[in-house]
Amino acid sequence: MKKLILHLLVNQHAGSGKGAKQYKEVQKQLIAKNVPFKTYFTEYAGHEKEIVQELLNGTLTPYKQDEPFENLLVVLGGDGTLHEVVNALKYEPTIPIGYLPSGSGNDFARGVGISRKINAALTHLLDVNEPKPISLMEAMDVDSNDTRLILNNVGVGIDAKIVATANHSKAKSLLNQMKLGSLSYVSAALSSLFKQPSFPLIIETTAEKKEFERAFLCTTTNHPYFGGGVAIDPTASAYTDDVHLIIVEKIFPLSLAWLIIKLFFKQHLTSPHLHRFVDSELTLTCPLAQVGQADGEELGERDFKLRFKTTQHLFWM
Ligand SMILES: Nc1ncnc2c1ncn2[C@@H]1O[C@H](COP(=O)(O)OP(=O)(O)OP(=O)(O)O)[C@@H](O)[C@H]1O
Repeated sequence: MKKLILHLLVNQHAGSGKGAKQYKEVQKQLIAKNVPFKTYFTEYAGHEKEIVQELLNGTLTPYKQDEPFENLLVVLGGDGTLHEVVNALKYEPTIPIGYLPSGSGNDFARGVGISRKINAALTHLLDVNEPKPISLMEAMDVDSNDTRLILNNVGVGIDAKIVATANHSKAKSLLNQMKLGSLSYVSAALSSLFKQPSFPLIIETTAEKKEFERAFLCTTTNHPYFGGGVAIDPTASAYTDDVHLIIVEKIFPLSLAWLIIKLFFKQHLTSPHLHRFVDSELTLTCPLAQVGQADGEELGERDFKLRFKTTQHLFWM
């Protein structure tokens, strides 16, 4: 059994303060269990990258099975904090990451099967003896060649509008405090749903090219969940190399309401208004300005040409 030395990167603000509370519990458990650890609190958005870069100066090293000690980076925060860390380690896929989910949506934890109960997640993390490869999506902006790793999904259209509405909603923080964080996305969805216009889209897979005149939702994912637990593609898996793309066309409000009901019962994939592409590589082009989101971070309103594939990173799970 490897001896772990934990390097906890903690966003105390994640989940509107849930991060701070859960860190206290983790600290208590680690002291009780005699596990050595060091804590690095993020002080501002983007601080994750600086912390990781400092730890790359000798502390964090690629995984080696025979080493008796593991200096393990453990992220305690929401999907946004983990997104920053994963991207800071983009060129170090064999440096394992441990994760203790403390956000409001926690879609990545749901998607890969990490417990959202802090004590269960910590107990499991301490029991693991070797890391597992997880497939993450890699999104490339074709015009600039910029790439970033994606934990959850990239969306253009309604889901990006919902993210923007939820991020700017005063209710999000209140709902988080009431442990009803997922509801902030539901209330944002209800207020955005009928405002979103249709837009044109071109999808290219390795086998075909398809054009849509009236797209409404366009989400790329490689695990089932978005928006705090909604299984947008129940067949997607972070344990395969496939990228899944779901497109829903703009339809009448009653048909949309029926599709949403089906979505909650995971029966939506058979809808004639929904199109699904699964491939190892996919390109989406949205020639007219639309709102976009990547892992809940707003990409602004612009045209998009994005190419997706997957790449693996080791996780301590
Ligand atoms: N000390 C800090 N102050 C402000 N923002 C921070 C701080 N530390 C990290 N951040 C940023 O806050 C953003 C949101 O964090 P995170 O996603 O972890 O929490 P959340 O939004 O509550 O959770 P979820 O994404 O599950 O809803 C991230 O972009 C992260 O970089």
